[in-house]
Amino acid sequence: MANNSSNGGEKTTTKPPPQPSPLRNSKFFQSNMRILVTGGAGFIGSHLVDKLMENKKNEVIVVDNFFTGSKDNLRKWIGHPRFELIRHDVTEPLLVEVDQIYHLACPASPIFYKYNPVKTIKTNVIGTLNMLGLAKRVGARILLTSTSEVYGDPLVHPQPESYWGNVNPIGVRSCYDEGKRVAETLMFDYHRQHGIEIRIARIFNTYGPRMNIDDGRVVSNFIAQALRDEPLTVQLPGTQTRSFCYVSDMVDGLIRLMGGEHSGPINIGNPGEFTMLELAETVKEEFGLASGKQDQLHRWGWGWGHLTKYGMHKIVIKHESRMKLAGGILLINPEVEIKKVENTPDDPRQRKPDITKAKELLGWEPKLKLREGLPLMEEDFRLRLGVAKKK
Ligand SMILES: NC(=O)c1ccc[n+]([C@@H]2O[C@H](COP(=O)([O-])OP(=O)(O)OC[C@H]3O[C@@H](n4cnc5c(N)ncnc54)[C@H](O)[C@@H]3O)[C@@H](O)[C@H]2O)c1
Ligand SMILES: O=C(O)[C@H]1O[C@H](OP(=O)(O)OP(=O)(O)OC[C@H]2O[C@@H](n3ccc(=O)[nH]c3=O)[C@H](O)[C@@H]2O)[C@H](O)[C@@H](O)[C@@H]1O
Repeated sequence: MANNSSNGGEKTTTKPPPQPSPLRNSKFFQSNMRILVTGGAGFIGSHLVDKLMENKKNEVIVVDNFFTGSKDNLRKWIGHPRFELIRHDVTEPLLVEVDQIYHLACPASPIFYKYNPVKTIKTNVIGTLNMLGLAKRVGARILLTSTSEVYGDPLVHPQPESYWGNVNPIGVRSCYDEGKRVAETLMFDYHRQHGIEIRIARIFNTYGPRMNIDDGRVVSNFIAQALRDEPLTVQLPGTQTRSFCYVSDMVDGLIRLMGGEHSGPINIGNPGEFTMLELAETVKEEFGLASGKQDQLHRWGWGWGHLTKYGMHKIVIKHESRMKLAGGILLINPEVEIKKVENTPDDPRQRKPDITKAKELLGWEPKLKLREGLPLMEEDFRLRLGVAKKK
């Protein structure tokens, strides 16, 4: 059992963990690991479920209130004998028999967590308290998906786990970042006071298929905008940075943390750091031309023009990278624009994980770079947006 906090290396005295559920000793026990995933119908949760279900010894129970998640994310498992889906709000007590709890339930996109801030705090505080109570009753190990937002608008860069953060306790993001900070406190108090086996992951911005379209997070926003030929909305000043981790890397990190010997908190994220303007340029390069809407130009004198019913209409060509000559016709893909828009209060100016601990204690580091991960979202987004890829 893990016996110290990796946050600053302070030793904590712990009691032995509670006895596992008596079901474990039942002669009918099938040596399956019963795993609860709260928030399992959401973006990261559903990918975690996919991975856990690959192991035939796992039984997976998802509880979700479907605030930001959907059954659709889990459709391939509904009806599977090793899978159960329960509509449940974690702010209410839950009675199930499980060996491990991945506690993810909480809206993650700022638009959603600010929608009903009191509910967000309740989810983080009462929800985590309920899941810790469950862990205590059945002797389960519990992993909390905390966040890099516990570092607030960080004054230390990159952020190691020992950094205590720079968080506004009364701002519009506080329901989420202070909520997660209290959730971490509760985890450690249950660990010290009741000997519960805890794991805390501090997740940094994660992206991948199944992110809600229009949920406001930057990667999903930019991809949806590029595919719809809408301007990419870079919130001011555009020089703020984030570090983006592909979801399969994240799931791998979470499973290693749960299976390992270290309580954490441990940063799990990709240290590749980008300004929002750089991200917009990258999305433009990867998706801007893929939208398929093309302009056809015909040679006209020394230049090119549109053939309209009133004759030729000369146009000035600006973006050579967007042109392709085919059968004497010049095909031009429209430039996806970048539009600067107002930001929201307390937006962190920089964020990049120090993942030394994840590397040393979990043997984990991300495999996919941003340019490798972004194209893996295309099919899913096209399908849900109904935007076909042009040949
Ligand atoms: N995606 C990221 O970049 C990121 C970064 C840091 C931390 N996290 C954390 O990871 C977890 C999952 O994030 P995500 O991106 O998959 O978000 P998500 O919004 O897609 O998933 C959250 C899930 O929790 C469910 N939920 C919300 N409140 C609930 C409640 N009271 N009771 C039961 N279910 C509830 C939602 O319906 C949804 O299915 C969250 O705890 C989030 O704080 C995510
Ligand atoms: O990784 C984390 O710890 C946190 O990261 C995100 O929070 P945030 O970084 O604010 O995520 P986004 O909403 O995707 O914003 C990232 C940046 O993009 C900018 N942005 C967002 C949307 C947009 O259309 N344009 C744009 O420039 C924002 O101003 C911000 O600077 C998640 O939404 C949180 O749940 C998570 O806990």
